[in-house]
Amino acid sequence: MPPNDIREHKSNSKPHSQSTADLDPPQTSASSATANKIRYRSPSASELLESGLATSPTSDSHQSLLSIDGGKMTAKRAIGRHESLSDKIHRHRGLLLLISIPVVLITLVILLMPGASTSVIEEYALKSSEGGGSNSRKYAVIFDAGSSGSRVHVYCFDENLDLVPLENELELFLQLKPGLSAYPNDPRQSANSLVSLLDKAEASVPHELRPKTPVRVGATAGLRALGHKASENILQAVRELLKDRSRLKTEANAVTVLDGAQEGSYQWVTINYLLKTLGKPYSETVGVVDLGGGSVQMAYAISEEDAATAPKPLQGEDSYVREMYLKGRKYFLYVHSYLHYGLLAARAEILKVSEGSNNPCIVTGYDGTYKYGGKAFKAAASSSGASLDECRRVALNALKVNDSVCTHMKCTFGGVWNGGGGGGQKNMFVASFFFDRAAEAGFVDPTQPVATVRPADFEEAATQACNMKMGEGKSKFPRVEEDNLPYLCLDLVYQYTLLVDGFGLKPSQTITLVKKVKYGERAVEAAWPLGSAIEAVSSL
Ligand SMILES: O=c1[nH]cnc2c1ncn2[C@@H]1O[C@H](COP(=O)(O)OP(=O)(O)O)[C@@H](O)[C@H]1O
Ligand SMILES: [Ca+2]
Repeated sequence: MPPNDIREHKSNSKPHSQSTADLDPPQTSASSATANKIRYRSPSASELLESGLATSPTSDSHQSLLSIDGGKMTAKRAIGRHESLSDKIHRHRGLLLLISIPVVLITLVILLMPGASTSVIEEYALKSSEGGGSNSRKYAVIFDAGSSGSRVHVYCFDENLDLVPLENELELFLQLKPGLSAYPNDPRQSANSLVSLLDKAEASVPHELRPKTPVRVGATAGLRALGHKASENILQAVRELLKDRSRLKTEANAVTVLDGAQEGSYQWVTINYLLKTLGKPYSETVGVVDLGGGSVQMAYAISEEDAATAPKPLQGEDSYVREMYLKGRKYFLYVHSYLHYGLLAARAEILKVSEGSNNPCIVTGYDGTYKYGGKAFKAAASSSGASLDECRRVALNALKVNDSVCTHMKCTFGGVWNGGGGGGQKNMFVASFFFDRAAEAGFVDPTQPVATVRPADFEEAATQACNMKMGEGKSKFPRVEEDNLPYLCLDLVYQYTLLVDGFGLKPSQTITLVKKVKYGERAVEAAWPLGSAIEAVSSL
């Protein structure tokens, strides 16, 4: 856990009775500047305003404009007459003043005109913040080292911790494939795969702010599954890369494997921050599901009473409830991450059930091999073809839905507590592969940031996908990527099964599939790095 994970407290030691003794008390009358913001242990806005860094940029720029103008005029007149420079200036001081005033006025108008000189105004805002003005800008650079790819997000916040645009967007977002875990035996090459992202991210942060701008690298399921030694070697190489190549600020523990619960809680903060539901009662916040390649997370706020009855986590697992203060309110966040149940990992789990023989989830006519995590799995259709019902049975088996470990509580799957439901789970924002596969299957518009669907829509699309033959794939599902085609029945059945049998949603419940969330006029990626960035800048 990052050291400045300040408003979040795992309850590992006392999972049954969530002690609040070690928590900061809710701040009821903190300085008015921070009263309505996300709260931090070290209020920071004033600290960012370091004194003496810059003089007023307004007076600077006007001075320099005047002196350039004056210099030119003086030089021209000196050619024609034999009097001293100061005499001439003195004699024509009226004329000089007359010329200077419109020049200054025109310059001011240009500077203040909206649109035409946005970059100048942005620059001004940045400089004045350094001088101690009210426009404190804080940047954060967050790498999402996901199992299937690496991404970088650069965010810029104002002093209220609202996102402000960098250029035209509210974040710089870049991604590439494959992820760090694709180089298990070559840490240097693995780290170097981030170079292009790092260079572009750093270039988007103003020069003078780079040493103050935190950079974090959070690795998720790919490195989690790689094992401690191999992943630590890769992370060490990334730390060295940052040290050698970047001027950004690396806090201790800036480069880590995120634990799944941390990833899930950042995702919850991201979505609720963008929806502006932070600070509202827990039942008005939304819950999140994030289906990655390697792991899947669910997080939603629960009541204090439910938090108090949270069961002990399974051995080796994180506690189920995290306590967080956000915008003056204390939340009890139920969060759990399931390693090996991200979409790409789940394919392997489902193929393992059929152990080297045909599998009813594979699209009719396909006979191949599925590679995941350095292993190969037979992926061959039954001679009778794919079958929705049989695939459902295999998926339920892979998910261990009726696991006997679940005795004294309501479970999702694999013996994991379901959190008890409640108002915080009423509205679910479901991200990553849920959105992507729904778009490929054709029941969601990929150009829109969100879509309202029901779990039943996944089942309906699965019925089509499980009934088709490989040869029909392109015409029936024109948006499906070729590599995904043999697995379309499997993916959609798994997604339906995960939502309904795993997470206990009703097939008819409306859920929001989310790629981006609108924030003012613009939209921001619905991904955990924003939650991490908010935490990072909160402790500045
Ligand atoms: O920032 C993002 N923007 C859009 N999609 C994302 C982002 N992060 C992850 N995804 C989606 O999640 C999928 C796989 O997740 P990832 O590679 O992060 O696996 P993991 O979370 O299990 O490590 C990607 O293919 C992509 O669809
Ligand atoms: Ca992810």
